Formats: sequence, structure tokens, C-alpha cells
Amino acid sequence: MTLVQMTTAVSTGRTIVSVEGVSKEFAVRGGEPLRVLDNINLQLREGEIVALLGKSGSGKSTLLRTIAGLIPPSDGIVRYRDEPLTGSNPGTAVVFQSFALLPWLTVQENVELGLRARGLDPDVRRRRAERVIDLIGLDGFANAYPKELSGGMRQRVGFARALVLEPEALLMDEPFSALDVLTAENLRTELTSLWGSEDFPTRSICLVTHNIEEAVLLADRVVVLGANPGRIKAELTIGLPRPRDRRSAGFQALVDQIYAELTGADPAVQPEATPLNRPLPPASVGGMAGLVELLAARGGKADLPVVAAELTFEVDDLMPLVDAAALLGLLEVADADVYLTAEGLRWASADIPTSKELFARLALRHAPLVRVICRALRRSRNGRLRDSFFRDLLSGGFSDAEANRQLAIAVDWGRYGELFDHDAVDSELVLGDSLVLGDTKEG
Ligand SMILES: Nc1ncnc2c1ncn2[C@@H]1O[C@H](COP(=O)(O)OP(=O)(O)OP(=O)(O)O)[C@@H](O)[C@H]1O
Repeated sequence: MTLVQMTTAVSTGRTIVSVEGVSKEFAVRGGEPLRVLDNINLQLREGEIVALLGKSGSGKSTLLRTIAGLIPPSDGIVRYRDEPLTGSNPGTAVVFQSFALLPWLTVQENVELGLRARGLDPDVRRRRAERVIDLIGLDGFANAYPKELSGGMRQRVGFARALVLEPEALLMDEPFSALDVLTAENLRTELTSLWGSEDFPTRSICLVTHNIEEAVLLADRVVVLGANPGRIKAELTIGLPRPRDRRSAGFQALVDQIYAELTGADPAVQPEATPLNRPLPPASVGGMAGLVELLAARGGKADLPVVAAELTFEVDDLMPLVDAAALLGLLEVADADVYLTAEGLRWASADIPTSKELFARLALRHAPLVRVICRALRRSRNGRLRDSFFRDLLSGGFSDAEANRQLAIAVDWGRYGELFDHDAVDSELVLGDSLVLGDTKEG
């Protein structure tokens, strides 16, 4: 782990939650357990906002749920105010990405829900809920039902429902990511000003995000998790004064530095690549081609935050494309710069048949799921296999939605390389006629 002190030290307040040597494994149907968290040590202290940042699948949500006491660690201990947890964490409340509101209850009833579970008197419940509804800008909506509210207002209810419990530590799992850009930005700003106000009961916030800018905007400390299994790769103190200016040089330097931490290979972990431990980043061939062309037009090298800003995207929006192209060996990442490799340069200037052939070779070499599908199809009787066969294999390590997504990405890549295609009528994958398939080494 690297420890990077950026500016002044932040709060040295008392520890509210302490995560000590926590590991978490999930059982996998018919396979080795999946180790999602590995020896995590982390403290949430009074007076600080901590952002947990990491790529998809690095175990951020699992860590948050472990801190909340919603799932027990396989190893290690989580303490609230020095006491080991025996169930849900009494000092925390969680805001979820999906809002998780009960549609048949009004705003007021949704907000009161957690207080009801704590057995509070109805009058006390009502008064506390009204106060929070007011605080979070929902006054006038107490009797509305969730379906009558916009996404931003629904997430306000999500916040109110957590805050009414007056948690010492507020845990938030990508609370802004289901909102449109402007609404998300407004809510972030409001959260910052609530955090600075005297009547805000919460002493510490732990925010899960995969958005680097959001982490730098909000947090006092950013904890970067690496994947397979999730380990703390780096910890950065963000000492920029609030309110923070995304365009300032200091802000951008931190974004660059965290980007480098996030994409840098973790030398301690070199697992054998399989479809389950090396998922395909969600990027289409067209998207990768666009990125590679853009880099080629700049002489094969670019600073990612600059490219993102020019495209009016955030760096995080480009990351799946960058990850996918890096996985295939089309580009390399060093610090915040991306460079086309020799293969990347060839691909950028190839005619279509050459481009397809090169892509097929790279996908077979570097994309485990593409390789596994090709191998199975070549060994099948007639070059065809039901898609549910692969979906079932993937569901050993992924949710159903993620298994479908992995298969869809593999089909997009396989189709472009003419390695295989999907026959939607018969729900089968069908071996393609790429010349590359004749190369026994790759098959
Ligand atoms: N209950 C579970 N059973 C089995 N595997 C699980 C379970 N919960 C999470 N996982 C697996 O653990 C890994 C980490 O998941 P987690 O949701 O914690 O990651 P994350 O970093 O929050 O990802 P994202 O940014 O995509 O939400 C994933 O491979 C996921 O499929």
C-alpha cells in the first residue's frame, strides 16, 4: 500500500467505526469461494468524509455493507465505538444508489420507517421526521408518494430516511450515480453545506463511489481499493479548502494522481486470468475504436483528464473504454497518460479486414471469456452451443444481470472479430469464420 499525504492532515477525531483485518469470501456454486475483501484496515473518525473508490467489482459495496453490519466479515472484526459488532451497526445508516423507498408509503411514512423499527413513540417519530424533511428540502412533499417525485427528490427521501436515525456515521453507496448530472451536482453541494452546518447530527460520512471527481470534491480522505481481491491500494488525504473548484490546478492534480493509483497494476496480485476473475469492461468495439482513433490523431498519447474535459465527459465515463482497450493490449496507462501500443497504432490505421483479424487475435489472447467461448464452440459437435450454457457458467461468479452483460460484451467483441455470433432465434452462439480460428495456438 502506498500512503500519500497530499496537503495538511485532516481531522484526528475519535474513531467511530474501526475495520480491523477484515476479509470477506462469498460461496460460489461449484467452485472456490470468491475472496472479495482481503485484510482491510480502515477507521471512520469524527469530523471526516471518507470516499471508498475502486473499479467495479473491487468490493466497495461489500465493505460498506460490512461496516453497516448488514453482512458479517469472514475474518477480522468491525467495531463501533470500540465494541465489536454482533449484528447491524447501531451507529450507522445507509443511503442506497437505488433509493430503496417503499412505494406504498408516503414520504413521511418512508422517513419514519427506521424510527418505527426502533420502537419510538409516534409523536417523537413524527416530529423527528418533520425536522429532517425540512432540513433536506422536502417540505411540502411529506404526503406525496415516491412515484410522484423526481429522481432527485426520491434520493432526498433516501437521505432523510437515513438522517432521521441521527447516525454517527452516514454510509452512502453511490448515492448520486442514478441521478442526472445537474441533480447530482445540486445534491452534492447541499450535502456539503449540510455537513458544515451545526444541526447536522452525523459526525462522519463514508461514501462509496467509482467517480474520482466526486471523491475529490467531497472527501477528506480517499481510500483506493484494488480488485481481485479488494485490498487497500492507496490512501490520500485531500486538504483542499471547501467549497472546492473542479477546475483548479490542485483539484486536477489530485484527480490525475488518484487516476494513476486506480489504474496502476497491483504487483502483489497476478491471478490466472479467467472469465470470472478478469471480467470484460463494459465497452463496445465501436467505442474502443473511437478512443484509439482519437489517440492516434494526437500522436498516440494523451492526458486522459484533458481528453475527458474536451469531450465534456468525466474521466470516469472514459474508464470502461480505457480499461477494455488496455485489457486487449491496444493501449497502456502510465500516471494519467494513455499511450497507444504498437498493436494499438496498427489497429488505428488498419483496413477493415486487417482490423477485424487483429482484433480477433487480441481478444483471443487477452479476453478470457472470448477465448473460453471460442474453445467451447470449436469442441462442440456443430460449432453451436446454447447461450444459456455460458450464462450458467458466468452465474457462478456474477449476478444474473452481470452475467448477461458479460455475455453481451463478449458477443460484441466476438462478432467484430468474426470469431462467433449470436443466433437470437435459436438462442445459440455460433462459431464464426475468422481465419484466426485456424491458428491452433489461439484456439
Ligand atoms: N452476496 C454475494 N454473493 C456472491 N458474490 C457477491 C455477493 N455480493 C457481492 N458479490 C461479488 O463480490 C464482488 C464485489 O462486489 P461489490 O458489489 O462489493 O463491488 P463494488 O466495488 O461495489 O462494485 P460496483 O462498483 O460494480 O458496485 C463482485 O464480484 C460481486 O459479484
